[in-house]
Amino acid sequence: MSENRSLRRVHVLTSHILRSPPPPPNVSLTRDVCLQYSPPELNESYGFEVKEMRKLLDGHNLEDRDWLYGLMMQSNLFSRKERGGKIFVSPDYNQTMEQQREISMRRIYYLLEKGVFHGWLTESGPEAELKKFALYEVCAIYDHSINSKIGVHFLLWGNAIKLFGTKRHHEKWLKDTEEYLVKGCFAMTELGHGSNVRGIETVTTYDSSTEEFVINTPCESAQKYWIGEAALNATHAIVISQLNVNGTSQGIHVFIAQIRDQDGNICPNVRIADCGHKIGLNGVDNGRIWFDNLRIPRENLLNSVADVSSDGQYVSSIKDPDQRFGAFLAPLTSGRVTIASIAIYSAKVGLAIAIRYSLSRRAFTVAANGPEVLLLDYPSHQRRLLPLLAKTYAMSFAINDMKMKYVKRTPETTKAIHVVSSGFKAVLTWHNMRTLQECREAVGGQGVKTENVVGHLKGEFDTNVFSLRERDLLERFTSEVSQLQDRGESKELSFLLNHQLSEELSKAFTEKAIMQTFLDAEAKQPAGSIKDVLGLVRSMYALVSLEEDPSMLRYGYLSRENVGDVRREVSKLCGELRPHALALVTSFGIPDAFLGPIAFNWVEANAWSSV
Ligand SMILES: CCCCCCCCCCCCC/C=C/C(=O)SCCNC(=O)CCNC(=O)[C@H](O)C(C)(C)COP(=O)(O)OP(=O)(O)OC[C@H]1O[C@@H](n2cnc3c(N)ncnc32)[C@H](O)[C@@H]1OP(=O)(O)O
Ligand SMILES: Cc1cc2nc3c(=O)[nH]c(=O)nc-3n(C[C@H](O)[C@H](O)[C@H](O)COP(=O)(O)OP(=O)(O)OC[C@H]3O[C@@H](n4cnc5c(N)ncnc54)[C@H](O)[C@@H]3O)c2cc1C
Repeated sequence: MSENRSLRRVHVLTSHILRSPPPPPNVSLTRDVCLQYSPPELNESYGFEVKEMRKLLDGHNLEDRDWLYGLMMQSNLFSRKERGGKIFVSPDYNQTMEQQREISMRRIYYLLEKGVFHGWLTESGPEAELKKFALYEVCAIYDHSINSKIGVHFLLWGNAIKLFGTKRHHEKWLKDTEEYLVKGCFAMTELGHGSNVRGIETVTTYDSSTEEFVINTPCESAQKYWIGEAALNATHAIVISQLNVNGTSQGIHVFIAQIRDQDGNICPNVRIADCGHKIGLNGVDNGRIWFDNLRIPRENLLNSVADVSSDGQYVSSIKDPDQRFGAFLAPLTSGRVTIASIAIYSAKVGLAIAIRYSLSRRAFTVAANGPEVLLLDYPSHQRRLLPLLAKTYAMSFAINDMKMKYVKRTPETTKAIHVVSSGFKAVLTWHNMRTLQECREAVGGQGVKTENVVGHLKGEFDTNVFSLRERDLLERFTSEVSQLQDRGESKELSFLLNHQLSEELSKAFTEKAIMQTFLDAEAKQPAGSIKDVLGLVRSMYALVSLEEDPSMLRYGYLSRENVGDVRREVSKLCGELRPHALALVTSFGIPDAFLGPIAFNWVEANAWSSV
């Protein structure tokens, strides 16, 4: 780059940064005066109505959300602490595993007593399910252990009974589950098989002489493993097992087994061990379960998909074993939609903290005796956070659209919802992990401090060109697979050998779906400041998605020249989004108490007076 050109760039950069809002009149930043905290609200203005934008982002049940935020903020059970003149609520992760497990259960009983879970299983329909999603998302903003525990109890144990059970099961189990008179767990995974559900080894055999099912763990690899709530709390388990009737295996089926009595004693013919300390989610008591020919009544087969008559005849409404297997996996879809949604709320917490902090934290001057510069006035800092903010907006619209489709699902749409929600679960959780990592680093040392939330969240969470790209990758994938099959390879091996193309195709498909929902949400907006800002955010999402995808260059969807243009355009968009950063994160609608002290007066929060 010629010297003139580089000088010009330095000049542009400096003049841009020098536009950084000067410190408020009462604070000088020269060497001889201590730095004072200046809230971002003093220097930043809102270019749109944040309450309206929040309605767009949350999508539904705002009042229910605020009600639950309030319940948590008012109780000492949620580790309330005063820092820098504000109240914050966040779990104390310094507690032992045993303490975290105990306080998590007490928090759940508090929410139960306040009526938070009312209707979660005994009410049906889109409104009831959307309210459940909203309250679930608020729980996840506070702590993933709570949301895992209630997820397992309601979305897995409870949903399995709702989906696979029939009237007798609904009447016997749903209300007791909703009131925690029964504590459920979901025993699908085994030591030897997790992703591959078809391969699980627990076998349940029908004994027509006693009209009972006998559940057995034939070998060590068949022990149920990672089962949330099993180590200490669960009284009953959904057991996913191979079914054997008259010597014929009928594949995966779903049973109810009691594993503890009401006094918490483990039932005969059941063995339970603890999975032990984890890198996160230590409020969840994950356990391991062995069944030693445990006998359960015939009625404990959840028989909406298939049944066994008293004399041992197997009957099923779904003839195709593959489709029957797919039907048994349905509860996982609600989990995938939930996990994808809570990933985006987790990213929102990280970004709200990191962007607010970077609108008050200053570092280095760029002009002699000039003021230190706000972190978010550095183009490099904008580049780190604002593309992630745009992606979080895009994915908010996408997951809200998915939730609407899920609560209005029909037999005809379940397959598509399964496929898209699987893509969303992967892409949105990867986005969250990347966002939390970037946010943790963007706040410097403060990101390592547990009370500032953003660092710890990661450990807790760990578990148009768009259309062209998708269409072309699909054509490439099918052609590569066909060529291998023409050479005599099996379909399965041909797929495996093209795993990279299939991963690129899945990502392209999911990103196109996200882009489309963003465009739909934006199109519904009347002309005005919100529509204008959404246009900027959508452009940032589109361009940064293209820029980050190597297949764009690999397959020639973008030329080298285009790639340079895209990079320059993203940088330009960072500058255009910078003035809206505070309003965009305020629109998340997350109460201050659920963020971290560094999002506010981090000087006072660390003053000697607060020690
Ligand atoms: C998703 C996580 C659940 C969490 C839930 C609760 C939310 C709370 C959040 C916090 C909870 C934390 C606690 C964690 C709990 C757990 O981890 S529970 C256990 C979770 N386990 C899994 O997710 C197992 C993942 N594996 C599978 O789902 C299946 O094995 C598979 C990979 C999808 C199946 O693979 P395969 O054997 O190759 O069969 P396929 O050919 O893919 O499928 C056969 C047909 O069935 C259709 N199908 C599959 N799944 C579904 C579904 N969910 N809904 C509808 N249809 C489905 C599939 O499309 C096939 O049909 P065709 O396409 O017509 O051939
Ligand atoms: C905190 C926690 C709570 C849990 N709660 C429950 C619960 O309540 N109930 C329950 O049943 N389970 C629960 N699980 C288990 C969870 O569902 C499994 O861990 C998950 O399904 C993955 O199975 P796995 O661990 O056996 O990994 P594996 O299936 O062995 O996979 C290991 C790795 O290989 C990859 N992989 C697998 N198959 C393929 C393939 N064909 N091609 C390419 N890559 C592949 C996977 O993506 C993964 O990265 C929990 C797990 C954790 C960590």
